[in-house]
Amino acid sequence: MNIHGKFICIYGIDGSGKSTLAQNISTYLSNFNEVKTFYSQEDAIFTPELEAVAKKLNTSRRECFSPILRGGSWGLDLLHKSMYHIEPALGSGKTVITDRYSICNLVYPYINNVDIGILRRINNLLIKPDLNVYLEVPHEIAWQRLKERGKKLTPKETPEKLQEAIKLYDYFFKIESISVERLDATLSTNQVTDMAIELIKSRFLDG
Ligand SMILES: Nc1ncnc2c1ncn2[C@@H]1O[C@H](COP(=O)(O)OP(=O)(O)O)[C@@H](O)[C@H]1O
Ligand SMILES: Cc1cn([C@H]2C[C@H](O)[C@@H](COP(=O)(O)OP(=O)(O)O)O2)c(=O)[nH]c1=O
Repeated sequence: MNIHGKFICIYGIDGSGKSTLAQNISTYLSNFNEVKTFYSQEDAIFTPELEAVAKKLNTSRRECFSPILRGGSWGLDLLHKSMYHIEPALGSGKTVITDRYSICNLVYPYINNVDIGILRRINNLLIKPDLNVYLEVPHEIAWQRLKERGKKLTPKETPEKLQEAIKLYDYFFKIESISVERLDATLSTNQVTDMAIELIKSRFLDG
């Protein structure tokens, strides 16, 4: 399946299976294409700098910096990634997959009561995806998976915040007029991967 130069974004709440799906479709598409997969905060420069300052002060980024500054640093990191990593990769014919993209940088700051005006402007500067995939999963299932995953939980990884994030993804896809393909992410990883591959085929190869 040759889909050179196409840009696919995967969205969903924490525990929905974004990074798992990104990895699986990347493995599949690598049989036919040169694929570059960007995971959230990979190649980031601004947020790690806040992290470094917080560390010097013997505290954490969340305690040290306000939500507006943390949200802004995520926005700038995404713009940096889009300009200096994603665009060149697409330009050289690679297929690009990202775990999270523009809408995430509205959903999470919004949860923290941040004014998202500047973040929406930053999002307008990002290169547009060819396909947006949203992994639909009830918050109870995502929460169960996060507990079983065994990684340290972040403040937004609670049943209440997951539930809020589901509503906000719907809201922001709508108000930003982003068309998104929804997959039932309660199914097994293999089934979700197969559905995503079928979606990619139907979007880029048929007709
Ligand atoms: N379809 C699925 N069914 C069951 N478990 C899954 C599925 N997809 C992912 N998982 C598991 O759930 C956890 C969260 O998945 P992950 O890909 O890290 O989610 P996200 O990147 O959206 O936070 C991981 O332990 C992963 O192995
Ligand atoms: C996860 C995420 C957070 N943020 C912002 C929202 C908050 O202001 C700040 C920290 O959010 P937080 O929920 O603490 O996420 P994490 O611990 O994973 O960094 O980062 C985004 O802008 N986009 C994202 O995809």
